[in-house]
Order: sequence, then structure tokens, then C-alpha cells
Amino acid sequence: MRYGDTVAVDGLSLEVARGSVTAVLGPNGAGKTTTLETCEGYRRPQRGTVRVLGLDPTAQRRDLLPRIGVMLQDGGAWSGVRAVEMLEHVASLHAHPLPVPLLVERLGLGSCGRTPYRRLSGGQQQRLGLAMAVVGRPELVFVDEPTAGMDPQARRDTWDLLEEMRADGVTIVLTTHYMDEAERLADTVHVIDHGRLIATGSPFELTRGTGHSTIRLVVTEPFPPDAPASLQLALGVDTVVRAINAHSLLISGPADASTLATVSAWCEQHGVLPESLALGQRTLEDVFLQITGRELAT
Ligand SMILES: Nc1ncnc2c1ncn2[C@@H]1O[C@H](COP(=O)(O)OP(=O)(O)OP(=O)(O)O)[C@@H](O)[C@H]1O
Repeated sequence: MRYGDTVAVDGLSLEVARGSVTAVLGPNGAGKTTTLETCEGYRRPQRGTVRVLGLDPTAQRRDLLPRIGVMLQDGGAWSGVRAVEMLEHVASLHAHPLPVPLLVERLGLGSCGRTPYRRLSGGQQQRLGLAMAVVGRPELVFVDEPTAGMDPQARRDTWDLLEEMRADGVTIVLTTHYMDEAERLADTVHVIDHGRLIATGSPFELTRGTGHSTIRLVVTEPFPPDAPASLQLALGVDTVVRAINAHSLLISGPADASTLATVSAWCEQHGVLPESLALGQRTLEDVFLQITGRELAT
């Protein structure tokens, strides 16, 4: 998929198992929204093939729409409509909707039910968007950044709702920037960058299954500015060294005896006194950094 000269989705090939939760993870502009919008039938693929529940999302849109739910990244409601009226309206378009009061309660929308959409907070708009996506009892729901801008309680409520839907057999495809969200909810994570798939696996496979880990080195005196590059050179290409702040470095790679020995030797050579040298599990952020050499958030 291209927008002018920008290639937004580039030969991306992925499959989602029925009844699973799939997270599409990637930095801003990676092509996540374009991918979802193509699956939802909002964009016709310029090349390649998309099938959703066995149907072509553009040519067979009328058959597909009653079976899917879509939560857009923003909007989807009229600016002046009250929150509960909007949800009642969407419910009325479906053959067997969930009871609106139940969803209002589950997503904590009661206190703002009479508030016009444009006056809702960002987190309330997100919750209403999620309620609109699921009220029609979809078999498959696409949720774009479901908890962006939510407070911690609203995030937990959203996660609980998505987990309940999964337990009911609903297939969920979500995009997220939050690692903890992908790690908690997803059965499979597809990491994309520049419109391409760069890693696929369960959170466990991606963060622990490869034997890779992280080492956090904290020192008593601030590092010299060239410390990350010089330690990187000593450790070689299997690892990525990143400065967290003036006193700590994060080393992603094989956390084995040889890596630890190299780090200790480097400290000795550079007159650096370690305050702590701690092994930790890789996060999905570390996975992304290791593959691309860049932070996920940038
Ligand atoms: N309507 C558009 N016109 C022109 N370029 C676009 C359009 N929509 C997206 N793009 C570009 O396509 C690329 C992919 O965008 P997309 O929104 O799919 O990424 P994303 O991974 O969802 O990003 P974000 O996390 O910021 O939502 C980006 O470079 C973006 O600037």
C-alpha cells in the first residue's frame, strides 16, 4: 500500500488464527493502521490479497460487516451525540446486540452517558469506541490502539473486557504501542517496521524463547560519552548497547558467561566501577531494539 511515494505496507504477509488475540506492534508510521484499514475494507489493497473470515473485505463488504467489529484510532461518533445514545444507535443496527446497560457498566461509561461525544475525555472516547466495536457481538474485532490515553483503571477494564471476549471465542486483532498490553493480551505478536514484518511469535517466544536476555550495568561515576559505542565494539554484533542515563547502560543480547566476562573486562580497562550488574528478561521493546537498532517509541 502506497500513499504517493510513501510505501506504507510492503509485502506484509500474516495470518491470524480464529479465537486468538493478535497484536500488531510497531513504531509510529510502521503501517499498522493502514494494514488494519485494509482488512476492515476501508482501503482496497493496491497489490496482494486480503481475506477476512474467508471474505474479500471490499468486494464482500456487506457480508463481512455484520460479523466484525471495528474500533478506529479516533472518532467514529458524531461530535454532538451523547455517549449512550451513540451506543444505542450502533446497537440498533445489529441483529443481536449486547445489552447496552451492561456495556455501559463494564466500561465505566455511566457517569458520562449523557455527555456529548466531543466533551468526553480521550480515555472516555476510547471506551465508547470499544463499546461500539463490540456491541454487535462480532466474531472478529479490530481494535486500533485500544487503551491510548486511558487511565490505569480504564486500561484494566478494557483488558478484562478483551480477555472475556477472547474466552467467548472472539478473534481479536489489536495494534498497540504498549509492551505490557501486548505481553498481557496477545497469543501472537507481529512486529512490523517500515511496512514489513520483522518478527512473529508469542510474547514468550519473542522475549525468552531465544535465550536472549538483558544486562543492566549501573556505575558509580557517570560514563564517558563514548562508553556505549566502545562497549558495543567490545561485545560485537550479537548485542545492542544502549545508554539509559549517565549512570546506566542496557545490554540486549545473549546474557551468558562470555558476555558478562567481556563487560567486566571492559569496566576494568576503562576504570569504571560497577555498582550493579543485573540480568533481566528481554521485553518486546528490547526485541525491537535488537532487530532494528532503534527504539520502538521513536
Ligand atoms: N492518508 C495518508 N496519506 C499519505 N500518507 C499516509 C496516509 N496515511 C498514512 N500515511 C503514511 O503511511 C505510513 C504508514 O502509516 P500508518 O498510519 O499506517 O502507520 P501506523 O503504524 O498506524 O502509525 P501510528 O502508530 O502513528 O498510528 C506513514 O509514513 C504515514 O505517514
